[in-house]
Amino acid sequence: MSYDIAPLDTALVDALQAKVDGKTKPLGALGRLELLAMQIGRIQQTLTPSLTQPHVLVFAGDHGAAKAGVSAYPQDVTWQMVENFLAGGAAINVFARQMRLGLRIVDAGVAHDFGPREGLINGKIAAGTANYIEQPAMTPAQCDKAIRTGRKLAHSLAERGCNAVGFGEMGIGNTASASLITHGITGVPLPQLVGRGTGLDDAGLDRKQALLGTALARGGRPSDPLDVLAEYGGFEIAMMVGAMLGAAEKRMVLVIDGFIVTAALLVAHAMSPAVLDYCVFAHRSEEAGHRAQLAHLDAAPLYDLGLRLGEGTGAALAWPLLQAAVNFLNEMASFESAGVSGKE
Ligand SMILES: Cc1cc2ncn([C@H]3O[C@H](COP(=O)(O)O)[C@@H](O)[C@H]3O)c2cc1C
Ligand SMILES: O=C(O)c1cccnc1
Repeated sequence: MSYDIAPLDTALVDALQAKVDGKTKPLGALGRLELLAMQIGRIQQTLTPSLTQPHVLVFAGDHGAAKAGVSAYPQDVTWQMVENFLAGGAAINVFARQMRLGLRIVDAGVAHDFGPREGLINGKIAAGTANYIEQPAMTPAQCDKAIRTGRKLAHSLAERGCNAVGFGEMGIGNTASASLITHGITGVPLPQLVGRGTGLDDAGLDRKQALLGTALARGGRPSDPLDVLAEYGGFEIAMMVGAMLGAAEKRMVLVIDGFIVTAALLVAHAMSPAVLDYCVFAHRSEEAGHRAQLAHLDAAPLYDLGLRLGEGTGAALAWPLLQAAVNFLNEMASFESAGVSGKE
């Protein structure tokens, strides 16, 4: 399958730069916000960008490897947290309410029968992946279906007027999956990419390292990004890959959260490099390995609050900065309009 993602062209760069430089401030004084305003202007191909119907998508899925002991928490926490999202009680609910962001929860493959539920998008591929320590996590057909479902979801959000989307995830054991994927895509030695996730102690971290070493010895490092994804992925990660590609096709602004979301982006980027032009990196996660991912993508996150939660919380917290970037570009007076003297 091919993706119709246009790399950002340079048509408006000079005009956007002139508009930014004409605002009543010393040249460059709004720092990263200036780059953000220019990026959003280029994505939307306008000097007057706007952010409409912003959403956070939270993709949930279970991992066969969770039962082997790669997380500090039991697998049931995945479906229990989905219930918490639906009831409005999780961190992402709080932040999405605060920032007035739409929130959609997607069951990409949780090992639980939720039945038809208000507010839950049913994209279930299967009741959790297979255990990649013993066999590939998913079949190529499942991987393909997850990507297609994600892509469609992003397209339908765009059709409803949303032009900015934050990515989040929930899946016990998914930092382990993200480590294997990150190794598969970047080639950075696996031990450097394995972290404490939800808070493993030293013994737990040693166990996780050993289990993932066994998985890698079995599955190896496939050269095709889709094979890496099918070998080690979660359904929530595969569905995010599709949603990212679909969102970039629709020229949406993609707000990237932490370690697991960035693992999905590594795959999307390997498939279609232009997706990166549409991404804003919200924060640097505490999870070991996020730095290596950001370095591979040559990405500079907006902030570092020591977050290691996921759910799209980091993406939601970046929202006021995106809005500020657009607002200053649209609303600030220029030296000319305000009658302020320029630089001598
Ligand atoms: C109560 C709870 C809420 C969460 N919300 C996100 N995560 C985060 O932790 C998980 C990844 O860490 P690991 O790979 O160590 O399992 C993911 O579900 C991620 O979204 C949570 C984890 C827990 C326990
Ligand atoms: O960086 C993240 O997104 C993260 C880190 C630890 C646990 N869950 C998510």
